[in-house]
Amino acid sequence: MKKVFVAGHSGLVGSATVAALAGLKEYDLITRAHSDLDLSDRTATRDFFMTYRPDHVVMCAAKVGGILANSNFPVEFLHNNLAIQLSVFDAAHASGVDRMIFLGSSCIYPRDCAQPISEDYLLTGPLEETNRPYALAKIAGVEACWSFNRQHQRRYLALMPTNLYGPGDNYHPDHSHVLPALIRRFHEAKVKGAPSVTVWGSGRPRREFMFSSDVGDAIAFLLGLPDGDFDALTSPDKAPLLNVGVGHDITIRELAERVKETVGYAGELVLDPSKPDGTPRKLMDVTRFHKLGWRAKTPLDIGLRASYQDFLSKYATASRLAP
Ligand SMILES: NC(=O)C1=CN([C@@H]2O[C@H](COP(=O)(O)OP(=O)(O)OC[C@H]3O[C@@H](n4cnc5c(N)ncnc54)[C@H](OP(=O)(O)O)[C@@H]3O)[C@@H](O)[C@H]2O)C=CC1
Ligand SMILES: C[C@H]1O[C@H](OP(=O)(O)OP(=O)(O)OC[C@H]2O[C@@H](n3cnc4c(=O)[nH]c(N)nc43)[C@H](O)[C@@H]2O)[C@@H](O)[C@@H](O)C1=O
Repeated sequence: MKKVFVAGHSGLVGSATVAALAGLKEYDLITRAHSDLDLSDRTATRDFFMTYRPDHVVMCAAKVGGILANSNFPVEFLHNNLAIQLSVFDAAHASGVDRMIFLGSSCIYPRDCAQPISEDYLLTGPLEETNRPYALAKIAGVEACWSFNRQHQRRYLALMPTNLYGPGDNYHPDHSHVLPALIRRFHEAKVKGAPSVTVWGSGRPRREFMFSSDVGDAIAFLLGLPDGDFDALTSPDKAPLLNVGVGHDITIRELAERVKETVGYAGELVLDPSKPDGTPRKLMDVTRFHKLGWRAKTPLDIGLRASYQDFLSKYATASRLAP
């Protein structure tokens, strides 16, 4: 039985990973709450790894947020992510972790690169400025995986998901990602009988949305690959980079219409062009993952309905909804 440490298990991706792995007899899951172990504390993290000696790590712990949080708190998005990564990579190597799946993000790729975005486009152009600090921290994580593979024959894989959503999402009105933000805004407008709902930006940017259980499933699939296949993904001669997504995207305006319909809101939709659009488009090229024999399966309408139900259950208890 392999011991798997899921770092950041309480978050959107971490909880989906735990759900995907929990039923599998091959794994013994290890988790720690942020309040019990700050993964940016290098000494405490090393002690933890040396004590529990995980075989595998799924690295979902990070400072995460939407376009406005990234714009307003660049220091935290750069610093916290670099600190957590330095600490976890160091401890994982010191304690002999065999496989790591490090979660990055589609924003590591150049702002204006060709679509769909292939893994080969990394570092081929300038980054989007609203999330450059976060993207640079994540690029450092990709480089860390590659460096450990080259210098120490580790098998550390950097998985780059597209925009994610699902149960346990962050529904903060300003700091969350677009999909949970719109669920909350349309719901509150419906309850208050407000005549309109504001959607940030021009509505023209395109985004690809993947349901969190699909990324959990993808991680379980990767951890379960035979050694030869995992070795091929992490061989020292190339960046150990793998995109994961659904393979199609929609505009933010189309997303807003879909959320409006899911929530059952009858009013108008108003665009606020004073808010940033961010990257015009980031559709992942998922050919490499598909060739491994895995595909995402949750359609957006199913995922949206599940997310709205999750929001309603959280809304009733007001957890994760401040302010
Ligand atoms: N959400 C998305 O759309 C996307 C996410 N990703 C990537 O997936 C990964 C997970 O994201 P997601 O699940 O959405 O993020 P969440 O914010 O939902 O979860 C982050 C997790 O990390 C924990 N954490 C944060 N800082 C620390 C720390 N210093 N020590 C210990 N634990 C810490 C949090 O605990 P607590 O809440 O208690 O602080 C939480 O469990 C990230 O690497 C992110 O970049 C990639 C693409 C898209
Ligand atoms: C996952 C990804 O997430 C971030 O990048 P992003 O894709 O730009 O994410 P976003 O979900 O915040 O916005 C997507 C689009 O949607 C528009 N939009 C409309 N109305 C709202 C709204 O109410 N809230 C938000 N947040 N956006 C809105 C918004 O103006 C933008 O055009 C980075 O953290 C990045 O680093 C990262 O990894």
